[in-house]
Amino acid sequence: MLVFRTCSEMQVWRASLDHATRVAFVPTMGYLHEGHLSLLREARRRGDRLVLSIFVNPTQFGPNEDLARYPRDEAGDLAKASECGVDVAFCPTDPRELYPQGTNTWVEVQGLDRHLCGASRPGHFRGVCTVVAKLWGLVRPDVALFGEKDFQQLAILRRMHADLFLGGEVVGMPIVREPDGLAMSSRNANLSPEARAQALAISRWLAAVRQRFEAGEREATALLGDPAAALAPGRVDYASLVDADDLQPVTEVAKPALCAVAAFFGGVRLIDNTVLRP
Ligand SMILES: Nc1ncnc2c1ncn2[C@@H]1O[C@H](COP(=O)(O)OP(=O)(O)OP(=O)(O)O)[C@@H](O)[C@H]1O
Ligand SMILES: CC(C)(CO)[C@@H](O)C(=O)[O-]
Ligand code: BAL
Repeated sequence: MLVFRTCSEMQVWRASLDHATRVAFVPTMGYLHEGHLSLLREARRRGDRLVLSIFVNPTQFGPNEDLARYPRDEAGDLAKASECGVDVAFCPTDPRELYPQGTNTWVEVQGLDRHLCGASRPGHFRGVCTVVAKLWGLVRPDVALFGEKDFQQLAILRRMHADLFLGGEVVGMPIVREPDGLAMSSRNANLSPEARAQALAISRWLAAVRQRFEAGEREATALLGDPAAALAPGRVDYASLVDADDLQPVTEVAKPALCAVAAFFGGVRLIDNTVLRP
């Protein structure tokens, strides 16, 4: 497995491949878990060469967010990547590789970012789109894989990919969960044992919403119930029902809808979701 630190190493390698070689790409912020590995395994199946990027992208973090305490373990990540058959791990250690001094080019997808994480993390998706557009230009993948845990991110990146004619294909992958239901996330590592136990309220609440839906309920307020009570002592950031395509709030589920939640447990912000399909 090759490990590249610079954009030019990445570009030179990419340019050395012939036209028929299919490149599959999994962008991440590292601290790899089974969710990431499920993307890597599927990517391995879909490409002749597999590229993983590990970059904790500073531009997608707000000033009061957890950039400084985002978990990192590059040695562990590289061992897991190698086991999954990664050919190239692109790990720029210096953020100036992707954001050279004087850079002031930004990519923004408007509309889809109005609610959910877009509303509570201003500028977050501008940072995500910008870094993914840069990575796309460097890696020029035939296929790139993203998880549905970050459902809004996936929807926004699909739109960016189409609108900018980036080429290749975007593939969404199902949420991987711990055996007790907690969605896997690098940030789970920052949970105390007490907060880890309390955070199970998220998947329990989503299961309860789904149960009400399966029993025939279609009205949004009845489906959502009382999220603040259901997630206590976690603090709800948002708990919403939106159209699964345009991500705008719905009052009734008449077509596929996304039930999405973000909540803080012991100061750690976790997200999760489920899609309700009538
Ligand atoms: N549980 C999961 N199941 C499936 N895909 C996942 C899961 N967790 C993360 N991913 C996907 O892995 C990719 C990289 O995500 P990232 O490195 O931010 O990991 P993360 O665990 O989501 O971290 P965070 O703590 O920031 O939420 C994204 O496409 C993300 O949607
Ligand atoms: C897509 C991504 C790698 C961009 O930094 C990040 O937002 C993530 O890991 O989901
Ligand atoms: N998985 C999304 C990255 C973030 O929360 O910044």
